[in-house]
Amino acid sequence: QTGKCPLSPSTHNHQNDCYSSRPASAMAQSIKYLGQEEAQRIDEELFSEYGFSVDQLMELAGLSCATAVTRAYPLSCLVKPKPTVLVICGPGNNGGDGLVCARHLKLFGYEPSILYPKRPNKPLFQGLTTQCQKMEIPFLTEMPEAPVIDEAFNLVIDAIFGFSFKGAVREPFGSIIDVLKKTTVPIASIDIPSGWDVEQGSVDGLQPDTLISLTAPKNSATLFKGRHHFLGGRFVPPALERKYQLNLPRYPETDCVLKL
Ligand SMILES: NC(=O)C1=CN([C@@H]2O[C@H](COP(=O)(O)OP(=O)(O)OC[C@H]3O[C@@H](n4cnc5c(N)ncnc54)[C@H](OP(=O)(O)O)[C@@H]3O)[C@@H](O)[C@H]2O)[C@@H](O)CC1
Ligand SMILES: [K+]
Repeated sequence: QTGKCPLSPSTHNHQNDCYSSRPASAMAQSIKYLGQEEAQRIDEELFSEYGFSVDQLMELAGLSCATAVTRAYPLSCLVKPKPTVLVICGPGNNGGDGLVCARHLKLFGYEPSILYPKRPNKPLFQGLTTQCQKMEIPFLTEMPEAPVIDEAFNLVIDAIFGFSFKGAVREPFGSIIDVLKKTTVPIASIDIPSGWDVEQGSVDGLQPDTLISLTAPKNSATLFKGRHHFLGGRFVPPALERKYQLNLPRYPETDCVLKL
C-alpha cells in the first residue's frame, strides 16, 4: 500500500496492525456481558416488540464489522501487495453479517473473497449473495489450506457462528475452523469466535486478534485475549437497553463502533 500508516512501526507490535487506540468511556467497565439465552431474547425483542427487520439490523451489524476492520487493519498498514481479505460465512445470521461486511469492505477499498459453503434457501441470504457477486467479490469453491491463506490474505473475517451456536462443531465447519487454527494471519471474529461456547469459550479454540461484539458482548468475551475488542451494532433503543441493563458505553459522535 502506498498510503501512510498512522502509527510509526516502533509503536505497534504486529505487522498488520496500526490501530491508534481510543480509550472507551469509563462506563465501558460496567457494560453487561450476556448469556446465550439473554442475547437471543434481546434479538427476538428487537424484531417482535420494536418492529425491526433482520435485514435492517444485519446491515448495521455488517457495517460495524467492516468499520472495525478498517480501524484495526487500515489499508495503509496492510503488508501484502493487494488488500485481500478472506471472509468465511456460516449458515445463519452471523454469516449474513459476514456478507454485508464483505460488501462494505469492498466499498472501502479492500479486496474481499468469500467462502460460503452452506447457504440458506432464503431471499435475504440470496439477495446478500447476489449483491456481493454483482460487486465482483469472488466466492471460493473450497477452503484454502493454511499456508495458502497466509500467503494470499492479509486477514480472515470469521463470520461462521454467532450467539446461536451450540454443541460440537459439525462439518464442513469443523475442518474449516481447524485450518483457521493453523493460520498465522490475524482473524477478526464477528460477535463470537466461531466454535467457542457462547458462555464458556473454548480452551483449544480459535484465538482471534479482533472480536467485534454486536449489541453487547457475550459471556465468553471475557476470555478473549486478542488485541482489539470492538462493540458494534449501534441500533439498541434506549428502552431496551434499560430493560436489560446493558450499560452500553456511549459511542463517539456518529461512530458505529467503539473500542472497548
Ligand atoms: N441482535 C443482534 O445482536 C443481531 C445479531 N446479528 C447476528 O446474528 C447472529 C445470530 O444469528 P443466528 O441466530 O442465525 O445464529 P448463528 O449463530 O449465526 O448460527 C446459527 C446457524 O449455525 C448452525 N449451527 C449451530 N450450532 C452448530 C454446530 N455445533 N455445528 C454446525 N452448525 C451449527 C445452525 O444450524 P442448525 O442447528 O439450525 O441446523 C444455524 O444454521 C449474531 O451472533 C449476530 O452475528 C445480526 O445479524 C442482527 C442483529
Ligand atoms: K463468528
